[in-house]
Amino acid sequence: MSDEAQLKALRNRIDSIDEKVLELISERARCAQTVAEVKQKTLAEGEKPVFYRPEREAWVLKHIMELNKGPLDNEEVARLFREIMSACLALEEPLRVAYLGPEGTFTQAAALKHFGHSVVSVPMAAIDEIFREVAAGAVHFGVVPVENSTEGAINHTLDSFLEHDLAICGEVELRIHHHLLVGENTRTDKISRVYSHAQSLAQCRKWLDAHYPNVERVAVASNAEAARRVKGEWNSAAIAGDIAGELYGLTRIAEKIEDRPDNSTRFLMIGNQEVPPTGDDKTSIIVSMNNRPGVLHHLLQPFHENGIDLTRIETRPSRSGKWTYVFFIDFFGHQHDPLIKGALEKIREEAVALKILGSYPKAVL
Ligand SMILES: C=C(O[C@@H]1C=C(C(=O)O)C=C[C@H]1O)C(=O)O
Repeated sequence: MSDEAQLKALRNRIDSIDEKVLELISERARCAQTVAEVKQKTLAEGEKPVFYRPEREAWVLKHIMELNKGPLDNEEVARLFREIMSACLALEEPLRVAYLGPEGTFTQAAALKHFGHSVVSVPMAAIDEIFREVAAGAVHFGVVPVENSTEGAINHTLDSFLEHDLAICGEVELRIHHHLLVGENTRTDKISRVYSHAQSLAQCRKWLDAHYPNVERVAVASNAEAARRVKGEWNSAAIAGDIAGELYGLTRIAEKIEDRPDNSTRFLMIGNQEVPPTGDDKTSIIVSMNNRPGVLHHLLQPFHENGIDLTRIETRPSRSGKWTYVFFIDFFGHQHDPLIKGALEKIREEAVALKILGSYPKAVL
């Protein structure tokens, strides 16, 4: 067979596979529609249906990854199924998700990575507004950054958890790559100012010291805002990621300028929904303790005794009294696991206050 003929035959085969894939995706979508009808039917008086099931979605993705035999790698396959589920869920109920805007931020990228592209993503100007929007019921979920591997905690997010009673229902991690971006009118030899979010400026501090030591660093509300400003100025550059750069038509003059190559940010999904256990979960709590000797030891003892793995502990001054502290603690396990329940009861006895922010599936993607 000639190469030409072989290509033609392969393309015919791909066409017929695509037809089958389409048929199966449509069948799957019809199943999701029926699931929605069943969910509606089984409701008690005044009860609202819960369409989005994070524990089920985590299971579906993990199941697919276990079955996958290649040649596509697990992450690629999971990403495709992530989008199929997102589209199926949108047939049941289109989700509205608030994120830290404007369009093009890493938080928007995190929202789409977690929920897929079939959600309606709604930009907010500040982290606190995301919490308020979710609490008011104007959106189903919110996405907020919580910690960066280079710069540590995002304090605005931690403080907002103190003020609002929302439940964490998921987490997602994103590798953060920053670039130095300029507009078409920028005189690259005359750059006297660099715009970016304070976190990003900090994540690229050493690179800036080495390459642009005398350039003024201006912190703005977001990386996307930095990219937007640069467009109209001839002597400034922005530090931002791919999406913001593309959105504002900027060019990269230096790539991946973050000081640490593993720079990543963890984001949390916040809502009003408690998530049942999946067997591979994390729990986040806030504990406030009086500042007496050995306080941290008392706090951590029940975790140690029960062999619970802590993944993070963060301290913030409490808003309610001078020298009282609140601890943000994340650990593996679900609040309904007997072991975790026991440990939380012990902590409750020792603490001034204990607030469980939620148990949620460990990030799959
Ligand atoms: C179909 C369901 O509803 C939603 C859609 C899912 C899917 O497409 O697989 C999974 C969980 C839910 O978010 C379900 O609850 O099973």
